[in-house]
Amino acid sequence: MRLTETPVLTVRGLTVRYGDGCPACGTSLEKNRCTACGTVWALRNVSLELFPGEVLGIVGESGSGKSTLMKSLYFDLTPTEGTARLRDYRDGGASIWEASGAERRMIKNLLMGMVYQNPVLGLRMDFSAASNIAEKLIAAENRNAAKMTGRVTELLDAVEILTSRMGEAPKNFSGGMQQRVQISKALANNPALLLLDEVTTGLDLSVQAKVLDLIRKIKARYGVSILLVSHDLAVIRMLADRTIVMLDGQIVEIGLTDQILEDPQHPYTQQLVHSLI
Ligand SMILES: Nc1ncnc2c1ncn2[C@@H]1O[C@H](COP(=O)(O)OP(=O)(O)OP(=O)(O)O)[C@@H](O)[C@H]1O
Repeated sequence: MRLTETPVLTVRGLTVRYGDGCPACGTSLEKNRCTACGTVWALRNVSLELFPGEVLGIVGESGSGKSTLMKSLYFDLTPTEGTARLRDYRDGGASIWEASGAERRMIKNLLMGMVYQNPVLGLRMDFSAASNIAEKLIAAENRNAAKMTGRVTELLDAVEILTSRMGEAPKNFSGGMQQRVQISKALANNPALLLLDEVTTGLDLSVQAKVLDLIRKIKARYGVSILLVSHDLAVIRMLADRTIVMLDGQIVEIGLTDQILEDPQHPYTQQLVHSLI
């Protein structure tokens, strides 16, 4: 992790609101919902930086806004306010949310990769594992079949899937294998940023441990920066250099993961940490 370098990702003032809002919203929120007008503030004024080679964990209970953050970054929803700058998009000079449709496709194909909790969202289940990865390579203008086969083989090897199975469809794979294919697809074009949204949730504990171990190896091998969302502090503890704690759409604590675990400041973080012991 290199905290002195230019961040790979800088988010400022990200707000996602469902509803029109009202003058009372500032004082009448019950959790993230305004009792006066019913508007839900899924994210409120969220700012963060992700540095080169860093794993930044985002932890919080259900409804705290974690998925909304990931969806906003991957253009799955349009934020109400805020900016997100990627170091590699227009040299950090413009927010990705101002990008055109073609630029957004380029950003998703070349600059970031996404791994969803539900592999159905990230994979074509009926296509072969190899085709899933090749689709990403083709989207990045690769045309040379031999080179693409080489890259597919390298990626499947990196996620420890036997290349003898690359012709099989992910629907025939176990949950852990599907996540591995998703990870290899997300890495296809060497993005600087990987978004991991609850990637081990729902997997058996032993499979979870293997996927987490794989993510650690991937980070070491490719030097990719990772934004890792999980409701499970144990997962965050295993992987994240720094951690952001979210509650009701807001950041309530941010710091080095070790520090947060040893000396949590916010009552909610204290509760989370104590539940780990
Ligand atoms: N379309 C919508 N309309 C209204 N409220 C919404 C909508 N989508 C999400 N929300 C609300 O936004 C808040 C944040 O949801 P989000 O899915 O980001 O939380 P989360 O932390 O990812 O939770 P989980 O771990 O359960 O997925 C929640 O209160 C949710 O009910």
